[in-house]
Amino acid sequence: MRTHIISTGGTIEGLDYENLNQKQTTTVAIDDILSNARVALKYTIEKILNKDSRFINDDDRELIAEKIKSNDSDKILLTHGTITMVETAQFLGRLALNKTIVLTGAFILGTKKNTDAPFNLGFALSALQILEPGVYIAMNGTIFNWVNVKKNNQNNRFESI
Ligand SMILES: NC(=O)C[C@H](N)C(=O)O
Repeated sequence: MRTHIISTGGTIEGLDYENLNQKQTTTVAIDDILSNARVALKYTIEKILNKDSRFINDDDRELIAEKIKSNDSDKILLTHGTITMVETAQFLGRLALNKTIVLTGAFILGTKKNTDAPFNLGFALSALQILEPGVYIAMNGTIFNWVNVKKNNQNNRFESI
């Protein structure tokens, strides 16, 4: 089954914000990160938003849900900023869409050499191939279920609760 990737912005795409103001405009496409990493998996990709996740609101989450529902793939990778990733996972989890949906992002700008973006994308894509339907966050080399995940803003880690 083909994987469908939906991208929404965030640090993974190189959006650099400080105090809610954008610092620069150099970004990177998820597609380019994946082709640099020699990913051979069959996927389609659509970029639907270009936002730091602090600006993602429930209208955006409705849009994300619509895009997931209307796509014929049952395997969805959603790239998203980390700050409100848990909120979006919870929003999607409550909709019980009966697809496997994995959210990932990055802590270090996707435009930087030392970014965690390729690792997180590869990890999330692999997880997506084997997980049961549901909503998950794949970050810090760990898979979290939407029902019991929180983000620890002190150390930039996702944790189970
Ligand atoms: N690491 C991140 O993705 C933080 C980011 N600024 C966001 O969109 O939430």
